[in-house]
Amino acid sequence: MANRKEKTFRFIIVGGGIAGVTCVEQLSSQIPSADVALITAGPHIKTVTNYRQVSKTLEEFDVEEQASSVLEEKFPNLTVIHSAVKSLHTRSHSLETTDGRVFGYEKLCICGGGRPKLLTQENPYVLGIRDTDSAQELQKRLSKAKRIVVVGNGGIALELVYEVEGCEVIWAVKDKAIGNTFFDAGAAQFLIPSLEADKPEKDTPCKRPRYTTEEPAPGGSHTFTADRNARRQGSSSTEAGSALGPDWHEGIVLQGSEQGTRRVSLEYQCEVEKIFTSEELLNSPPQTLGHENVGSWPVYIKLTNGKTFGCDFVVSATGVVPNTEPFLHGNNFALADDGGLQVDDHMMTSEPDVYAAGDVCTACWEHSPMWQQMRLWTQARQMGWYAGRCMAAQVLSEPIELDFCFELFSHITKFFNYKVVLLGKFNGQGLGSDHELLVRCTKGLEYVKVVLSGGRMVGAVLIGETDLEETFENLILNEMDLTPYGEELLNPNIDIEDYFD
Ligand SMILES: Cc1cc2nc3c(=O)[nH]c(=O)nc-3n(C[C@H](O)[C@H](O)[C@H](O)COP(=O)(O)OP(=O)(O)OC[C@H]3O[C@@H](n4cnc5c(N)ncnc54)[C@H](O)[C@@H]3O)c2cc1C
Ligand SMILES: NC(=O)C1=CN([C@@H]2O[C@H](COP(=O)(O)OP(=O)(O)OC[C@H]3O[C@@H](n4cnc5c(N)ncnc54)[C@H](O)[C@@H]3O)[C@@H](O)[C@H]2O)C=CC1
Repeated sequence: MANRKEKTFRFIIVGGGIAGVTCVEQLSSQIPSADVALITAGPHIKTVTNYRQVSKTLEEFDVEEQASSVLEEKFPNLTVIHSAVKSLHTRSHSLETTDGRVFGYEKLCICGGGRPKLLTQENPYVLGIRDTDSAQELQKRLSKAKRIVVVGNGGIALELVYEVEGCEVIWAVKDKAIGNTFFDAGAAQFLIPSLEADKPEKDTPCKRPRYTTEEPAPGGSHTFTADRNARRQGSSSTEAGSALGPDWHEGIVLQGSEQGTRRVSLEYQCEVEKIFTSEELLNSPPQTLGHENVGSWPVYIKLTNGKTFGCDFVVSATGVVPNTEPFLHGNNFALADDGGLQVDDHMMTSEPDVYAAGDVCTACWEHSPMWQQMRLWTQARQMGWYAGRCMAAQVLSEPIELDFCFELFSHITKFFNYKVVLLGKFNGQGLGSDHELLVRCTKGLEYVKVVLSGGRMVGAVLIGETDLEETFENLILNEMDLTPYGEELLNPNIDIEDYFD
């Protein structure tokens, strides 16, 4: 490294997202006298606001983009450096930023987040969504669009297809049902009618102890239309500079070039075979054209079910990859299969004095049987907070144990305007055939699924205002044998809270 160290900090945190900022806050509160630097590529930082502990492990909060000065005012020993880290030299405990400055550290925490794992990097008609800029780009392009194709079946796709208005949406999913990263075919079937017109239905609860679902035929497709004006009261407004948060789509107008109705066509069990420009399509064999008019769209997408769709652009909602590149060269980090920096139960990477938290890392300690990593706000906050505590504990020579939040996976979110709570092994992850499901479903109102293994509750999916999250969380944590209760567990006529008091 040619440049001299400008300054050595006791702690450097890289990344001004939820993980990095929470880590800074934790460290600065625990050791107020320590010199802390936050190095972040973006002009703003993300902070947690309106934090609410819903139950032992469930938490809800908003995410706001703020000026970094807010954090510096709160913590006088904090220096925020707005620059990107270009390289890291773990042996000399130093890093270099893109503006040529070099900083030393005693302890470092990498919270560089992730970036969209795009179908292709080169095509200007393929968009990913990550931050405020990419969300605004989507809004701009959408305002002129008549048809878009959304590829992917996780959080972003679920939110997008529900929110987009005035533009035809072709939604291509590789699976047999929608939302595969969050729930199964039963829950998907419960949610699907929300893509159609809103018809309030008040069915009596129907218990379905064994669960059956209708699956679409391979390569099958469905079209759903809905009049969003009937569903929504008032319309969303654009707030300049609003942050991407759990309700990121509420701050932007996801309106296509046409007015009124929403139309989503689902293409099941297919992947992307090829993405063409109109010129490339002109030169390709005629059978790939299908029913599309050559030249009428800027981009064409051929799916593995043989269908080709022209569209204004493609949204690649196909997951994230950890942002590790600037940190790897010349160092010896152990990487996980998903590309994340491996961290142990003290959030330490394989390099001395280097910690990591949030989307950039992969939790490689032996997990509690009820916990798994998912790249979410909640886990970014929990990991950042715990990494800060671990760094402080090491400096202060204090013992520290893995935090309780890693005992049970829990997530609260909203899909298709329903509250969704996921607990533990909500999809029977890793349980093979060694589990049983109990399901209660009231169309349009609630969907409750419980995963039982050896008579004990190990996971749950709660959609709608079920009010069951705390009781189920307790049942999972207590590992109570529920065999005597059998299917009564989900009997809607029993107040389950009283039952277990
Ligand atoms: C559209 C969208 C909606 C989402 N909705 C939800 C939701 O509803 N609920 C939920 O739980 N999760 C949601 N998530 C997931 C959630 O956003 C992430 O899990 C979380 O933001 C990860 O936080 P992080 O701090 O690890 O990373 P990030 O928020 O990505 O922050 C990384 C930071 O590192 C900085 N950085 C990167 N590289 C460098 C470098 N070389 N040098 C310096 N700085 C660098 C970046 O500028 C940024 O400030 C959503 C994600 C997206 C994209
Ligand atoms: N409400 C919430 O909790 C939300 C959470 N998020 C989080 O934000 C991050 C990014 O979201 P997503 O991009 O939706 O990621 P994701 O991980 O949730 O889903 C990715 C989806 O893309 C599919 N996929 C991957 N490669 C593909 C390919 N080549 N072709 C077709 N499909 C492919 C996967 O099967 C999966 O369905 C995730 O960590 C997600 O958990 C995002 C939005 C909402």
